[in-house]
Amino acid sequence: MTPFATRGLYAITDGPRDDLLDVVTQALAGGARLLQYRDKTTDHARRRAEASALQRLCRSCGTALIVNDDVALAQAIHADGVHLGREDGELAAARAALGSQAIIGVSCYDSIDRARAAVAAGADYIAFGAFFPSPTKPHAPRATPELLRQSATFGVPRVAIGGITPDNAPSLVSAGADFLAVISAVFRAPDVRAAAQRFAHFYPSDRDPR
Ligand SMILES: Cc1ncc(COP(=O)(O)OP(=O)(O)O)c(N)n1
Ligand SMILES: Cc1ncsc1CCOP(=O)(O)O
Ligand SMILES: [Mg+2]
Repeated sequence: MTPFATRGLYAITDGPRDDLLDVVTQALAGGARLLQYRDKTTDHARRRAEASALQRLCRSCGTALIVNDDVALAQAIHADGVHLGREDGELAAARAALGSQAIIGVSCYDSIDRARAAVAAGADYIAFGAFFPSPTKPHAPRATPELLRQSATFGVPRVAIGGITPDNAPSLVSAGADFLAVISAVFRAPDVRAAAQRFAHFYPSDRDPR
């Protein structure tokens, strides 16, 4: 298991692309502290091969790899953890499959009650959002920074997601976001490494781009 960083850029991949390993390498070089493999396709063979390759890459950089949605894939490739939304199964089942050391993150959308319940059930981080209009998920429920403040004492890292850019990130960092989870503004940027660095700069004590 790769140790779980507690703050910084949480880069999330943006689906099938031929240069996946290359752009993830750039994001890690720019200072991403957590990586999520997010691919909503049903091409199981490609997903497994890509997730395995990313796990090797992340391990070599000391960055934990989280698999979105798919506990079985996370288990098969020995990922560091899984991210679960409301459609993705129970946390207890994921914990039983992946073990006590696995990083299990839970989507809480705009709900402080869901966040409280997730922590009580053993979530390792909670995620709120979307905070801004998201090019990736335009119909995602909208959240406010108040949720980050209200969850300050919950005892697990708080992740902000949804339409986050270097320009709008400061309001989330000052409200207490431990991680900025970003898809488009990192992986659709012309220079992925430079884009990741811009987000890493919001966490200066944790800045040592690889
Ligand atoms: C860090 C993080 N936060 C939220 C999500 C969204 O999860 P979910 O609601 O299950 O939606 P999909 O990503 O599966 O479309 C996430 N993936 N990561
Ligand atoms: C998966 C997800 N859940 C809420 S918004 C979102 C997508 C985030 O992507 P982007 O950074 O491109 O807005
Ligand atoms: Mg999901």
